[in-house]
Formats: sequence, structure tokens, C-alpha cells
Amino acid sequence: MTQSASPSPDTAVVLVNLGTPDAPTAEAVRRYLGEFLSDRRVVALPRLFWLPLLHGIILPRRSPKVALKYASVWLDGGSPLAVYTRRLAEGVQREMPDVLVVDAMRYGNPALTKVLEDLRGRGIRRVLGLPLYPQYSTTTTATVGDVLARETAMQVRMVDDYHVDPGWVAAIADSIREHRARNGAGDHLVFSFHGLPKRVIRNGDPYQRQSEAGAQAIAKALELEPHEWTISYQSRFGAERWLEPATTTALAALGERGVQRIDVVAPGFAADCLETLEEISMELADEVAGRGGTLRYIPCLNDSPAHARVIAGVARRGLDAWPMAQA
Ligand SMILES: C=CC1=C(C)c2cc3[nH]c(cc4nc(cc5[nH]c(cc1n2)c(C)c5CCC(=O)O)C(CCC(=O)O)=C4C)c(C)c3C=C
Ligand SMILES: [Fe+2]
Ligand SMILES: [Fe+2]
Repeated sequence: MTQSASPSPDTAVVLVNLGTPDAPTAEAVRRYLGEFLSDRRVVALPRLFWLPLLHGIILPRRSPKVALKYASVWLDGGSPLAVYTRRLAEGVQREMPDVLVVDAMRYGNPALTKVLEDLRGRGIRRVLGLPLYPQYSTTTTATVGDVLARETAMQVRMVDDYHVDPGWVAAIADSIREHRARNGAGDHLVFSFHGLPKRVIRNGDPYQRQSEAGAQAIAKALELEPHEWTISYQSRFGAERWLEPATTTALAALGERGVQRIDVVAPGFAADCLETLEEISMELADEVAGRGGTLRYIPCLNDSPAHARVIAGVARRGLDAWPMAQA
């Protein structure tokens, strides 16, 4: 949670991110992944099959390995996802002094349920939930809605997505321009989004369509030609078929075409985290280097003032669409 705003506001904006372990240890990773991967919206397998598999085999094997990965990106203030989300909330609070702005995590800490409890105790009457997922997915955004829907003491609304918000598109395009001004333009730009099982999309999830629309809007803002950019999906998990092309496959295909300098941006992530700092900047960068190329990772908007302005704009529109009831 962040600091409080001006004299006791009755409205709060809660920025909600996915969640992350409290420490880069096997035990903390196990606790966090156990909560995250037990959500039926995330893994839809029958409970009687999945929970024993998760707790008996997957968590004991995966947690120590994943803890080492977290250790390789850990910051002084904690997990990057937690640090950037907290600092972003502080930045948005400065942009919106008339409301209280706090951060929360859907899994792990600061737990969304506890944050809501705290807001109730502080006399907050209405809460705007703002999941820090630019694209809507039932596996992410809707899980925040599940918790908010249980709130009965305060009025609650939620922002669904901001996948082509003009301010957001401009901020990502600016971050790519800055990267190119500093490092020179790469030969190709890859938009790498977190993947999803294809089944989720077949069942009506708008995530892929929104990811594509966002990438297209950013490419248009940068006046890129179609052959200068690619969209791909990373972080596959489990045995199902996931969205394609996988980022690793897209990078290999570029290598085969002789493309040497590849810029990668991850507009599905509001804040840098294990999936960007370790998977893209380390693992995938090593793969590209092994083929003689270079992968240059363009950081997320994180706690930048530009990002705070974008999120404050999204929150402001959410509140404006919600006229205050007369006392
Ligand atoms: C079936 C499993 C998963 C689905 C579906 C999924 C969707 C999804 N996830 C994000 C954003 C993030 N995921 C992160 C980590 C992460 N994701 C999964 C699995 C699924 N994600 C796992 C098992 C993990 C943990 C790491 C690992 O064990 O490999 C993170 C980073 C968290 C951090 O602490 O840094 C983010 C962010 C989105 C946006 C999404 C659907 C669109
Ligand atoms: Fe994930
Ligand atoms: Fe990963």
C-alpha cells in the first residue's frame, strides 16, 4: 500500500497486478505459485486431478528452479513486479490528489482482499479497480473481478482494459523511440505478449484480438512497415497448445532470415517482472546471441512519469463514467 492522499477522500483507485513471491526462495515461490495456479480461471483442469498434481509434483519440482530465476532479477526493494507496481501507484497518487491510490496483488502480497479490508476501515465508500493488464483476459482481469464482486460494504467498479487507449499507445511508442534514439534502430521489432492456451481464445477471450490491435496501433504510431515488426506469445506453461507463434520460434525464424539486431518490447506487461527481465532479457537474448544476433529488450513503462499519467487518465475516465451518488 502507498501513502494516503488529501483530507480523507471517499474514493479509492486500486491498481491490481498479478502477484509475485515475497522472497526469491523455493518456499515463497511455492506459496505464491500454489495460490496462483489453484485459481480455476488460470488452470481449468478438474480439481481432483490438478490439485494433487500441482502440490505433489509441479510445485516441489518447479519452485526451487523458479526461485533461482527470481534471485537473478531481485531488486533491493523486492520482486521487480512488486517494486514497480508500488512506485507506479505512488506516481498515480501524485497525479490524482483527490482520491486515494493504492496497489494490490491478486495473488501474494499486498493481497487484494486485505487491501479492500483496509480501505473499508479507512471509511472509503467507492473503489475503482484498475487491473494493470492493458488487454482483457478471463485468466487475469476477470480474476480481479471475482474478488471485487465479493465486496458488499463499498461500491465497486472495474476498468476492463485499455488496449488501444491513445495515451497508452503513445507512451509505448515513445519508449520505443527513446530506445532507438539511444541504441540505434534494430532491424526488426518483436511485440512479445504473454501467451494463453488456444482453448481460452476459442472460448471467447478477447485477449489475442486486443493484443493484435494494440501492436498494430503502436506500429502505426511508429510508421513501421508490416515487414518491420512481428507479434508473438511467450511464457508457455503446461501441455495444452498455446497461442502462436511462440516468441522463441519467431526469434529463430528471424535468425534464419539473417535478421541480426532484434528489438523486443512487451506491451502486455505494465511492469517488468520475471517474464521480461529473465525470460526475454536473459533466456531469449542468450538464444539469439547463440545464433550470432543481438536481442535488445525495451523495458516496460514501469514507474515512469509517463506511465503514471497514462494510468491516471484511464482511472479518471473510469471515475467520470461513474457519477457520485448524492449523499
Ligand atoms: C496456465 C498458466 C498461466 C496462464 C494462463 C497465464 C496467463 C497470464 N499471465 C500473465 C502475466 C504474468 N505471468 C507471470 C508469471 C507466470 N505465469 C504463469 C502461468 C500462467 N500465466 C506462471 C507459472 C508464472 C510464474 C513463473 C513460472 O513459474 O514460470 C508474471 C510474472 C510474475 C512475477 O512475479 O514476476 C506475469 C506478470 C498474463 C498477462 C497472462 C494472460 C494474459
Ligand atoms: Fe503468466
Ligand atoms: Fe516464464
